[in-house]
Amino acid sequence: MRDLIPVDRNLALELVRVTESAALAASRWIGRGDKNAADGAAVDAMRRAFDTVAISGTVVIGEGEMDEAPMLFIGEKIGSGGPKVDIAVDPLEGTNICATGGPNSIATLAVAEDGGFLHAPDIYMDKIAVGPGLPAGVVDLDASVEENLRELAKAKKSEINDLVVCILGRDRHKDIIKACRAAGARIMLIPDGDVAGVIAVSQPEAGVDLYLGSGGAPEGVLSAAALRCIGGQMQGRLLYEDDSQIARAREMGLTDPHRKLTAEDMAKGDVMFAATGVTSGPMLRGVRRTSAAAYTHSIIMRSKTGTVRYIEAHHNFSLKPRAFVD
Ligand SMILES: O=P(O)(O)OC[C@H]1O[C@](O)(COP(=O)(O)O)[C@@H](O)[C@@H]1O
Repeated sequence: MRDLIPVDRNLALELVRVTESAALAASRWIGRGDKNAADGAAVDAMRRAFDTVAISGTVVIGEGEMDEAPMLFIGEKIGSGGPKVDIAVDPLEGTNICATGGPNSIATLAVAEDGGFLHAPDIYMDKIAVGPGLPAGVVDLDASVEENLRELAKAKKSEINDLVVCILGRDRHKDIIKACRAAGARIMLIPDGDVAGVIAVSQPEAGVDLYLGSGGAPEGVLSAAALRCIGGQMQGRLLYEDDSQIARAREMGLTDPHRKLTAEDMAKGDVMFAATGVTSGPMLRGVRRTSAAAYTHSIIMRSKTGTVRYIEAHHNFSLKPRAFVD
């Protein structure tokens, strides 16, 4: 496999600087009840931070189509020049969580070789994910909830009632919630933020064995990129509300829009994933601010090497003008 780019070590730090910038900007809005302001601040900061990253990036997963998003729209070219890469961004994943001061909102992005990411429209995707070290195909999007829980329990040499299933708390999930409980599994309902929810299956300290349910397709691609790096299995299938969405998916290059997609189908080749905590969760601590400094906690990982790095940064306002960290 060819290198993503020859200066990948520098790129890792540069990517963290980008997610830190978005998280710092969003952090000023934590708990203030204005999710649009929080999101806008994160988008603006992330877009500015990308200006100095030595890549020729194309936004594949972004803030929306060109006519609906002023910045980080699908197809936008970003970076100061360098290797051609695909970019997936979610400057503030969990806008509501941030606005209400809840757990697990993050600023996140992923980078792949040119053509590495699925071009997914901004629609829903059905998702299933488990952590590393399990037989391939142990769970399947097309199997019933009961069957998946039975096979997973067998593979983990545990009982179904030892298993915890993470699900977005939505009415549309009432049947899978009921089926999990009927089978004896325990459920962790999350209010928002299924990128962190999916990644939780690969983090023993999060205590999640299985992720189930539908959420955003762009978030699905970012989650797939993360699992490609940290290990685990994921499947997704795009969910369409009407024929125009199917037509849009075809236009974006999906020859079979109803296909079940693996993590590799969504994030191919050498992939890097970065995130900075905005509010705290099992993976990352949120931004902490004082009048003199801010503290951020980030993760950067790469599929080719499997290296997972956590980076804690202290941003000193007296040496680094607040303008650069706001
Ligand atoms: O709220 P919905 O419509 O169920 O959508 C689910 C999606 O919304 C989120 O919970 C939060 O998305 P935002 O950060 O855009 O608000 C995602 O993590 C998830 O994929």
